[in-house]
Amino acid sequence: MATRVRPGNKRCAVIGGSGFLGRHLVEKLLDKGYTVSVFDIRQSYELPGVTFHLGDLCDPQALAPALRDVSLVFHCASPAPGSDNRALFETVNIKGTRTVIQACAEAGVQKLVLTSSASVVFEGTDIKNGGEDLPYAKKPIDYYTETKIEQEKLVLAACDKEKGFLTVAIRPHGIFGPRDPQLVPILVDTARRGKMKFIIGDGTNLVDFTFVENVVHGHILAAERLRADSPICGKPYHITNDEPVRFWDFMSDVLVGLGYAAPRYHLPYTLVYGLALLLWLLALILRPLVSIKPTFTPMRVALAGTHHYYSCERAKQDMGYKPVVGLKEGIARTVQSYPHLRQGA
Ligand SMILES: NC(=O)C1=CN([C@@H]2O[C@H](COP(=O)(O)OP(=O)(O)OC[C@H]3O[C@@H](n4cnc5c(N)ncnc54)[C@H](OP(=O)(O)O)[C@@H]3O)[C@@H](O)[C@H]2O)C=CC1
Ligand SMILES: CC(C)CCC[C@@H](C)[C@H]1CC[C@H]2C3=C(CC[C@]12C)[C@@]1(C)CCC(=O)C[C@@H]1CC3
Repeated sequence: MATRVRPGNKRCAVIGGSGFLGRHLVEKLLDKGYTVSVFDIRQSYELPGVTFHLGDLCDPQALAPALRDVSLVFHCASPAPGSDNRALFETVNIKGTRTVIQACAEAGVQKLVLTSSASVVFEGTDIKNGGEDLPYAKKPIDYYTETKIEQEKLVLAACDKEKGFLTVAIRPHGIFGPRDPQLVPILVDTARRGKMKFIIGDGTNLVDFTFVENVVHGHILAAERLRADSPICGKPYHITNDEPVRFWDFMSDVLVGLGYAAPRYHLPYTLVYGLALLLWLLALILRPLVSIKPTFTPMRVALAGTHHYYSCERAKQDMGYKPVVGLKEGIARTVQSYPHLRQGA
């Protein structure tokens, strides 16, 4: 076990710092005077004040140099949620997170902030203003969610005030913003292929979409409030925009902002879900022969057709959280940041 790094030093590490959320987090940490060590499987940018360490987080030897002299670690690496590679999710999110915890202990790290997901309590049915006391999903909707649950449990259980190792989990939902590689690009791709004409269900279901800077704000607040006498030790926190919105209004605002038509025709939820399930099964059976990548997976249909929004009351109370960018402004800034995805570009 290494000696503890001086508490409060402004050196931190961001595991997954090359990704969408990770890079926004790194930029804000630099603004706030931190020096940052990024650990990621790839390097996607260069910035003064940032040192990159490339490697797989499942490899303790590769991780160790990135955690040297660091008192605070953010862990926001994960395989892309859209993948259906169960073995990869298990290796990276479960086994890899054990490795991260062990490597933190060996490096004398004092605080670990995990990016979890509000989806850890989602089973594909309505959640309205769900609090952190909801049980973990017994039937998670996919391997991503299944392994995010185990990952969160591991990190929260590792919180040990006696040993001076404090942990907290941030549960964002539907992160969007400039450079997001999935939500807007998938939406635009679907629109360009003429498949964004339909609304699944009656279109009134409310969902949380969270602007990336609010997610970053929640992470940094949690890190700075994480002390042995704080109520946040070993707990999960929902971080949202605190403005649930109709799923289909959000999609329409983004699409219309980029010059595409908003979806108009309604399809019954159960019909679309059933078809998505059939297609998923077919893709599974035919996988040895041909690779089929359906746009409307059961997971996406469940996310698009149910209410699922979460209370961030606990984050407000325990860490003084308040969103820093409203939904309307977040959408405007996001739309503006994708000139290459505009209709006709
Ligand atoms: N986006 C969203 O709406 C939400 C995301 N989250 C969570 O937020 C976190 C960040 O998500 P987001 O920024 O969107 O994801 P990204 O895919 O943009 O970022 C994740 C980064 O981790 C890297 N990575 C993956 N596997 C490994 C590995 N084995 N070792 C080292 N690095 C690795 C990725 O590399 P590569 O790209 O090459 O795989 C990528 O650079 C994740 O934990 C995700 O579960 C939670 C709720 C909602
Ligand atoms: C084709 C359309 C019906 C849907 C297009 C948009 C979707 C790609 C996104 C809408 C909600 C998003 C979402 C996530 C990924 C992108 C969406 C499905 C997550 C699964 C990302 C990881 C999480 O932890 C939870 C997110 C929930 C919302």
